[in-house]
Formats: sequence, C-alpha cells, structure tokens
Amino acid sequence: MRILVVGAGSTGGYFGGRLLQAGRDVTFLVRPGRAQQLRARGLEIVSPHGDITLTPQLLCAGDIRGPYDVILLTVKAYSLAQALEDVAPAVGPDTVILPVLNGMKHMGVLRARFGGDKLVGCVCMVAASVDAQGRVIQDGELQRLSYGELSGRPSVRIARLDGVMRDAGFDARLSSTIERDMWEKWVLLATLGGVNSLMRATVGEVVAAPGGLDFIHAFLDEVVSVVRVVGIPPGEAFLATTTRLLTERGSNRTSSMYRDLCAGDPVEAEHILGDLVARAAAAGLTVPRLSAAFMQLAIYERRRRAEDSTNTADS
Ligand SMILES: NC(=O)C1=CN([C@@H]2O[C@H](COP(=O)(O)OP(=O)(O)OC[C@H]3O[C@@H](n4cnc5c(N)ncnc54)[C@H](OP(=O)(O)O)[C@@H]3O)[C@@H](O)[C@H]2O)C=CC1
Ligand SMILES: CC(C)(CO)C(=O)C(=O)O
Repeated sequence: MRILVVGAGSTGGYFGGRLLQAGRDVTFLVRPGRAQQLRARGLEIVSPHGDITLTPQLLCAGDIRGPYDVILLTVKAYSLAQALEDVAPAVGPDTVILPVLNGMKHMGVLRARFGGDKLVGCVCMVAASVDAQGRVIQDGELQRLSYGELSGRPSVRIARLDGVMRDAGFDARLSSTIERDMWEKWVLLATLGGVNSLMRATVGEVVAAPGGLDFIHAFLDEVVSVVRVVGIPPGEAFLATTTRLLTERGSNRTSSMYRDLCAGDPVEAEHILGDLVARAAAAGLTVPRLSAAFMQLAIYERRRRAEDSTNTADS
C-alpha cells in the first residue's frame, strides 16, 4: 500500500516516520523549506519509544505522479486549503484519506473537495512537536492513532488500512465508533485548549487558583452541552475520564494549541473553538466561556498577523 503523508511536522513526522521505520511504503509531501532540512539531516525522531533518524522519500507540490492508496493528512487547519490543492493529484478513485486534524470542520471541507467516499475518520492522540533543529519530539507514553469507517461498519479497505497501521511501532486502533471518538476528542481539546489559553496556565495551575476547579467544570459542561445538540453526545466513560484529566491537581497538562500560543506561533483557534461557537450560535445556544476563549485567541491572531506584516514591510 502506497502511503502519502502530507506534512512532516509533529504528527506527520512522528506517525509517518514510525510507518517508514516499520518498512511501509511511505512518501512525504512537504514544502521546500522542510524538504531542504530533511535532505540535510534526515527525519529525526526523539521519543521515549525510541530515537531514530530516517531517510524519507520526499515530494513537493507539483511532483506527484498518480494516486496513492492512503493519504495521511497532517497539516494544521490554517494550512488545509493550500495542502488540499497540492495533494489533489494524489487522490484517485480508490484513495483513502485519513486526516489527523483536531475538530470537525475539515471533514466538511474534505467531503466537499474530494467526496465523502474517500474519507475515513481518525483520532490522533500524541504530544509531539518540532524543535528548532527540525527534530520531531514525542513526549510521554501516548502514541495512539485510531481510525474507522464513519459509518462504523467493517469494510475491505478499512481492514487493509488496519493491516498497514498495526505493528508499526505505535498504538494503532480500528474503531467502530470513530465519529463519536472524533467529537469526544473535540470536547477534550476545546476544553483543555480553551481553559489553558484563557487562563494562560496548565491544568494544575488553574485547579490551584481560586474558583479554578469550578471554572473547568463549567467550561466542560458548556462544551458538552453544545456537542449534545450539534454533534454526537460523548459517552459516560469518556466524560468520567476527561473530567478526571482536566481537574487533576498538580497536572502540567496543556494542549498543543496552548503550546503554539506560548511559542508565539499561529493557533487553530477558528477550527477548535470558533467552529464550536458558530455551531452553538446556529443552534441558539449561549456559550460565554467558549466565546471568551475564542475571542482572546482571535485578538492574538490578529495582532500576530499585524506584527508579521509590519516585519515583512520593514525587511
Ligand atoms: N502536535 C500534536 O501533539 C497533536 C496535533 N494534532 C493535530 O494534528 C494536526 C497537525 O498538527 P501538527 O502535526 O502538530 O502540526 P505541525 O505544524 O507540527 O506540522 C504540520 C506540517 O504540515 C506542513 N505543511 C503545511 N502545509 C503544507 C503543504 N501544503 N504541503 C506539505 N506540507 C505542509 C508544515 O510544513 P512546514 O514545515 O513547511 O511549515 C508542517 O511541517 C493539527 O490539526 C493538530 O491540532 C492532534 C493531536 C496531537
Ligand atoms: C491529545 C492532546 C491533548 C495531546 O496533547 C492533543 O491532541 C493536542 O494537544 O492537540
């Protein structure tokens, strides 16, 4: 099975790298800067599951010759539009697209661009980043990729995909409830990212602050109340685990969106929070905490863009 990984950043570099390490037929679609870095240094992974440096096959936009069997889409939401243009020549009638993005908005975008029949659901659970030298740094035990038909039904193609993902050095899981899993992940991430970003703090720091615990519970309740109306309601087991994770004393847990914010990088605010606020508004629901979290990230984004254009004009 020919696999094209779009992006060789935190998640693409990590899971694509593990698949390559396991001997799968993997090619990365990258932009010229990342291509240059990877040609010079290789794809370096630093992880408690084992460090490795790989020599990946690379393509840039315009180099794709014909369809791939699997496309693992690992770009940030704000890069999606261009990435879909670049990857289009790799999408054939039997291609399966597996998007690791958080949130749900990209599913509509992908469906509109390539057709719903190409899409399978996917949830990516990992804490990964790319450091200043371009190395993929993966933290902690968690390295899970779940996937499944959105219908929940078994199929020949999902069984083949499962065969390729299994035993590739990470926790690969075929799910018959992947759409619900995706909504649940969104609940976790919108709450974690929203609370972290609004309070500029880790879970443990918020829990230790006056009123912090009540605030986290209220934020989670707000997100869940929206998802119950506009999406697939989370299960009780998920809610119990998530509540525990989000209210743990002394926890240094943060979301990747908050880590991007701390680094002064672009954030996926529109995709992770804005889309939920918009769906709530369309359903007539009031979401003051979510709206405040989204608003301050929108201000951050606007300020960032203004500073970027000033710097570009100065140089
Ligand atoms: N990081 C994490 O721990 C987790 C992230 N996620 C989600 O996964 C998604 C991807 O995040 P993450 O891997 O962290 O993002 P990164 O920013 O680390 O990596 C994205 C990569 O995509 C590349 N890219 C962007 N546009 C294109 C394009 N047109 N063609 C080829 N490559 C392109 C970027 O290239 P360049 O180097 O040129 O900028 C970058 O290397 C997000 O939605 C995120 O929320 C989910 C779970 C955990
Ligand atoms: C699972 C979690 C919360 C891991 O960091 C994540 O997906 C993210 O931070 O984007």
